[in-house]
Amino acid sequence: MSGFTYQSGVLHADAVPLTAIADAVGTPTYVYSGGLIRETYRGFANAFAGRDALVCYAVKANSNLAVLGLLGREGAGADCVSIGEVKRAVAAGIAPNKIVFAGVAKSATEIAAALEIGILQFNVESVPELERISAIAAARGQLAEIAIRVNPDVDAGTHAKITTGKKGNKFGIDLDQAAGVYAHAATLPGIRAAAVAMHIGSQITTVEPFEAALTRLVALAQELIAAGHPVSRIDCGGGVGIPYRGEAPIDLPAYAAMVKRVTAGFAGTLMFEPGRYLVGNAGALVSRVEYVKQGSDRRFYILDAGMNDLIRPAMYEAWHDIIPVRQTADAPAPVDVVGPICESSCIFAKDRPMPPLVDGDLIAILSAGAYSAAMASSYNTRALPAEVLVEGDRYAVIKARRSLEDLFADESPTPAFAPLGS
Ligand SMILES: Cc1ncc(COP(=O)(O)O)c(C=O)c1O
Ligand SMILES: N[C@@H](CCCC[NH3+])C(=O)O
Repeated sequence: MSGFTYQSGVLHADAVPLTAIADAVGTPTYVYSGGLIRETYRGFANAFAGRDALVCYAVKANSNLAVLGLLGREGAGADCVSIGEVKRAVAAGIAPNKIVFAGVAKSATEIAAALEIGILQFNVESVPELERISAIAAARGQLAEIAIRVNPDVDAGTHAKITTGKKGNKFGIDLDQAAGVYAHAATLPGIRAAAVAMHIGSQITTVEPFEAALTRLVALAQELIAAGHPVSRIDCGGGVGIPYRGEAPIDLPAYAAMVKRVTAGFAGTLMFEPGRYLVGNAGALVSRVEYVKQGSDRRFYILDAGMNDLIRPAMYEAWHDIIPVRQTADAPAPVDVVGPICESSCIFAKDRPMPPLVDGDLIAILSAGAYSAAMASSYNTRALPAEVLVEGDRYAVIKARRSLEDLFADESPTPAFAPLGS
């Protein structure tokens, strides 16, 4: 069985009890179900069977090399937003010709390095970026394949902090300017406009916004092809949402059917950039209750995990289910589940019905496979959380907990100042 389930009263990832991982690795620790990641990837990829499709996993969601390696061996490419992510994808064994490089601020150094690596495509977000890629590619005697990331002006109906496809967002090039930018691209050396791209936001739970945006993108692609541009790929972006709170997940077959229908008149390659969908439900943050504190009007479960380990609740008021590792039938009562960081926003849940727990008990914060470890920091000089990948009844530590001294090993109380120009 893959994913997180109670077996004999103890929460397991696949066939490994989380108690065993906590004892061996300590807490807080992220645990990922290899079985569920694989199953979810196969479900997504198979939904487009019969079409030429390339699934480029959005590395930002969870960039651990072991996760990238697993997905790469399943056939995934990578959607990257920095040269660091491109290098991670390559280090994990993902072929450069399956790597897409997006992001609004690609530096000249990053562009040159990506050309050197030989990635598939740059997703271009502005005219000056297009011209910079052209100049660098031409100087290197290379042809850079590009997509213009189009902003289709569609409301994705998601959290304001994670919507990207509405006019006024910093992302992409407005749809009404896109044809002109492709015409400009055709005049530039070192550029081949091989694709069109979009990405309208994250955690989208209905098919409609995707359909509205993709319809506009496909119309643009057809207009460009008619005008003689060599467009042979449509990048549909990522953004497919997951359940966090027992909600009905997005209907993947309906999403895939919509994509196939809207792109029926297009014979080229379809590309996708799912991040959260592939890994989100396959991770949990395992933490220990340090203290149970009874205030005058509320009870606190104070965890050893903080907002530095998992920032989504503090940043987006995101809901994550929190459950005890040892199953209990005791009646739940409302508590605040909080972490150690000296910020009032270091809180995972407020007035959440939770079973009675005592100091030392283990809990699991669910749906923490995406944008969780990847967004962790060492704020308050705390070690980054460890990460563990489970495969069946085995597990591997895929990121070790470092010593606290490592956090400041490259700092000094007495810095060596250098004179200007040295
Ligand atoms: C360009 C691009 N592609 C793909 C993604 C992945 O999004 P998600 O994890 O929601 O699938 C993002 C993040 O929102 C993105 O900015
Ligand atoms: N970090 C966000 C998603 C942003 C997606 C990246 N463009 C989250 O945790 O939900």
